[in-house]
Amino acid sequence: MNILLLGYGKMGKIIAEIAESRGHSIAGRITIDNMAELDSLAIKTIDVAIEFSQPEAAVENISWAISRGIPVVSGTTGWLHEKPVIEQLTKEKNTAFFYASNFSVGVNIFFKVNRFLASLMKDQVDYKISMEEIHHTEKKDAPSGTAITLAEGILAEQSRFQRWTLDEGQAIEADSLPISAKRIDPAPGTHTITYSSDIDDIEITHTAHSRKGFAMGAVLVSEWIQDKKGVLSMDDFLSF
Ligand SMILES: NC(=O)C1=CN([C@@H]2O[C@H](COP(=O)(O)OP(=O)(O)OC[C@H]3O[C@@H](n4cnc5c(N)ncnc54)[C@H](OP(=O)(O)O)[C@@H]3O)[C@@H](O)[C@H]2O)C=CC1
Ligand SMILES: O=C(O)C1=N[C@H](C(=O)O)C[C@H](O)C1
Repeated sequence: MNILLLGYGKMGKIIAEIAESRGHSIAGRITIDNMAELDSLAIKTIDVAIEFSQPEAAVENISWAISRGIPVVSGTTGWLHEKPVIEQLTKEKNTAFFYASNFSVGVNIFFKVNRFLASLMKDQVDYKISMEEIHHTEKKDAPSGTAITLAEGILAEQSRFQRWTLDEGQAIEADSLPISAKRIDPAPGTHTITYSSDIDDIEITHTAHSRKGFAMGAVLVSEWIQDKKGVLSMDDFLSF
């Protein structure tokens, strides 16, 4: 595959390494400083754009590629309120758009474990539920996209919650799931859900040891998406 990297920071660099080690070529490495290079690319030679940039840049980057018929694999977090626009554009252009808040296989298994635990704990009202995510200090958004996906899994199973709230030390209403976000270097990403009662605690944690799982997932998905059209997710890729 010939891969266009939209965003070439911490993730883009590891993705390039893994992609090249699997025999793929890199059509372009786009950062905020060299966006003009997009104008000189041979669009027809690009098989996929992998987009890991920044919340405020994601929609423009993804729209640029989708409107040229280039399939996009995106992992940028913090922009999802605008996802319907991209989904509509994907249909209009008859191409493919794949989004995941987390591309690691381990986290996607953890998503399932989280939802199963939330369903088991449905009637256990003596347990207080909370979430904590820890990431490196360069992370721009809070809570993490992964934490939001985990929260959505809990909200789907626990009728006591109407929404989640970022815990910044304020009082949080009983119908809101509190999420605390800590920024500590060099944490690539740790997520913990705690059910706590006077009698005992139940805690599940996923700890990423590096960014390799995220980057490998994005490359594998890019290979898989080559013969696909439409809006796709990790559930489609992993056949969960
Ligand atoms: N879904 C997943 O599995 C994962 C998702 N992420 C998410 O991916 C995103 C990127 O993470 P990370 O690589 O760590 O971040 P970095 O800050 O290291 O890199 C971001 C890159 O995007 C570039 N950029 C900024 N604005 C634009 C723009 N307008 N167009 C093109 N490129 C731009 C930056 O350019 P410059 O260098 O010039 O500033 C930089 O190269 C984040 O949203 C993060 O939350 C991260 C890990 C896993
Ligand atoms: O910014 C990061 O680093 C990460 N972002 C994603 C998120 O917001 O969930 C995935 C991973 O946790 C690393």
